[in-house]
Parts: sequence; structure tokens; C-alpha cells
Amino acid sequence: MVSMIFNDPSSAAAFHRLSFTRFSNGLVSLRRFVGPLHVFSNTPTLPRALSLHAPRSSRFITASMAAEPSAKVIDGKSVAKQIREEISAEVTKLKEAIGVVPGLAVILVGDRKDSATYVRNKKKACESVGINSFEVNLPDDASEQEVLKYISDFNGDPSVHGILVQLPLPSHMNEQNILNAVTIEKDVDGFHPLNIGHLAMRGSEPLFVPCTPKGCIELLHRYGVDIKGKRAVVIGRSNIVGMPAALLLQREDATVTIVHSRTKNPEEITRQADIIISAVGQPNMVRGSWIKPGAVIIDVGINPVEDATSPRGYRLVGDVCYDEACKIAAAVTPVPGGVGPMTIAMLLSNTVSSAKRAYNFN
Ligand SMILES: Nc1nc2c(c(=O)[nH]1)N[C@@H](CN(C=O)c1ccc(C(=O)N[C@@H](CCC(=O)O)C(=O)O)cc1)CN2
Repeated sequence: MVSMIFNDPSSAAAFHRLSFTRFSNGLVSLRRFVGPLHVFSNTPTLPRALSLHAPRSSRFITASMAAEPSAKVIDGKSVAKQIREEISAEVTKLKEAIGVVPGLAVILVGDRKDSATYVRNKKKACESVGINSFEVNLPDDASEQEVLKYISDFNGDPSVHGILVQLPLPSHMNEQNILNAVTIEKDVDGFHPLNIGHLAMRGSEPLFVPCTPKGCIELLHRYGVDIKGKRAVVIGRSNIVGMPAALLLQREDATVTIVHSRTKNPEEITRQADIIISAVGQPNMVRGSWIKPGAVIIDVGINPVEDATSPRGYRLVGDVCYDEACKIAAAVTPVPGGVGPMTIAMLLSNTVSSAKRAYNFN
């Protein structure tokens, strides 16, 4: 069975570790639904309404006897495509009106395959919407000074509106020093302490919100999920996902609990949530028994697990046991094809916002 112990990744590394875990599908007991959570769509191509009902009388059932999968699949891939089309139109407008083309600079240090893939995908996404991209590739043994020099050059370059340092960085580098060096006006990753600070303060607006948490909220909005007054549980408290996701949910008037590696009874707490955002990097940790019937689940985990039948030798799974979640939740994001593609769509969105802000263009 999958481990029930999870860690708090302080950097992106824990999300993309190649950890191979075997698990088996046991029976799960689940509590009957206590109240409806309506999921309305305001987008014509997306689902109209979701609401699950069950009689209050029978208190417990088991997953083996439970209904067929009924959860709505929250399709991040198609929402991200829609967003790229919207961004493409904005880029054209900006260029035609004032002759400005947004520019994104990406710095990659080291030779991690997954990071190289993400950077390549970011470059392709920029091309697809008409954003200029600038790429710097440094070897694993590059010095922190070299990275800081590139950041300083990009900070002063008017053709660059967004700067991103791909994480994780090699262990000899001080991540915080490097993230702090990006000027906040170009911090399209939203990781600068000032941007995070503004996100945490009521009545204050950050210039940028971190892309993955922003993508999670965007999915909830585009699928018409009510957040105000709902109970939300964020599993994981990393700087790049869990913590900012909790702050964003709070700004949307959810009642937010963070479940982390030292939380007692994580299962019981999570089962109270109307909305779950899981970002711990532990394959299939959240079982059916953790989920309140009718909950909406945003699964941020992208975990490789051994799979001899796949050409890559592994396949990707989320933090949430998808098959079990599909039988209990109202709506759930798949992995792959859920939050991942939204991360890059939000990066493009932040880059265009930055270029517009630089020229006071609305
Ligand atoms: N500077 C940053 N570094 C990292 C971030 C970040 O937001 N800023 N996030 C992650 C990696 N990441 C983007 O950088 C990212 C991860 C995953 C995906 C994605 O689309 N995943 C696909 C599956 C891909 C596959 O098949 O291998 C999916 O979930 O469908 C996009 C971006 C850490 N570093």
C-alpha cells in the first residue's frame, strides 16, 4: 500500500522526484454525502451543473459497492488551450496598438531531464501565442554569481517583461538569493518575497501570483465552482504551491486548513473539505476514504510510478488515487492533463500582464 507519510517539499524537487512506489487497491469505507456541492459552469463548452445526492439514512458504504465513477473530469489541458487562444489575441492587440511584443527570459541550470522538458514546453508555448522567449542554459556546476549576473542583465533589458529561473536549482545554490534577485516587476513566477508578502496581506495586491496555484483557482473559476464560504483543505505547505494556494483560497473567502507532514489525523481533516488542493508529491496518498462525497479535487502532484507497459518505463499519477476519487468526488483533475498545463498557461498570462503594466496598456 502507498505510504501515508508525506513530506513538505520546500522546492519543486519533491514534485518531480523519480520515486517508484507500488500500491494496491484495497477497500475503502466512505461516509455518505451530507450536503450538495453544486458545480456550475459559466463556459458553454464546459459542464452545466453537478450535484450529488444520497439518502442520509445509510451511513457507511464501501467503495467496492459504491457507484460507478461519476465525478466530472476537470480538463486542464483544454482549459489551458482556451487560455492560450485568449492570450494570443491579447498579444496581437498589444503589438498592433503600441508595437510591443512581450518577452520572457528563462534560466535553466543543470541537466535535469524533467526541467529541460518544462523549459522546452514553455518556449513552445511562448511561440504559439507570439511571446518572444530568451533562454539561458548553464551547466550544473555554474556558480550562483553567474546566475545572478544573467538575472541582473535581464532585469535591465526592456525587451524582457518576465524572468523565470527553473526550479529546482542545483543544491550548491541558494534558491532564495536567486529568487530575490529577480526584480518584482518581472517576477512572473510570483516567488519574490515581496510578491508573496502582498499575496498574504489583506487589502494588498501582488504584482504576480505563482503560476501553479493561480492555475488551480482558474480551473475552479472556469468550472464554476463556488469557493466563498466553502471549507478548503490544502495538503502540503511548499513555498511554490501549497502556501500560495492556501492564501489564494483565503482571498476567495474559503475557510482554509493546511494539512502537512506534522498534522494529526490528516485523513479526518481532509474528509471535511468541500475543496481539496493536494500538492505533496506522494503518489496516490489521498484515498477515497479521505474524500467527502461531492468534494471538488485539484490534484497538483505529478508523480512517476514504475510501469513496465509504458514506453517510458513509468507513468504519471497524482497525489490522489484517481479511480477512487472518481467514485466519490463531484469533480476531479486528472494527472496528466489537469493542473500541469495550467501552470504554463498562467506563466504566459503573467508575462503578458507584465508587458501591459510596463506600458500602462489596458
Ligand atoms: N520556476 C519554476 N519552476 C518550477 C515550476 C514553476 O512554476 N516555476 N513548476 C514545476 C514544473 N513545471 C513548470 O515549470 C511544470 C510541471 C508540469 C507541467 C505539465 O504540464 N505536466 C504535464 C505532464 C508532463 C509529462 O508528461 O511529463 C501534465 O501534468 O499534464 C508543466 C509545468 C517545477 N518547477
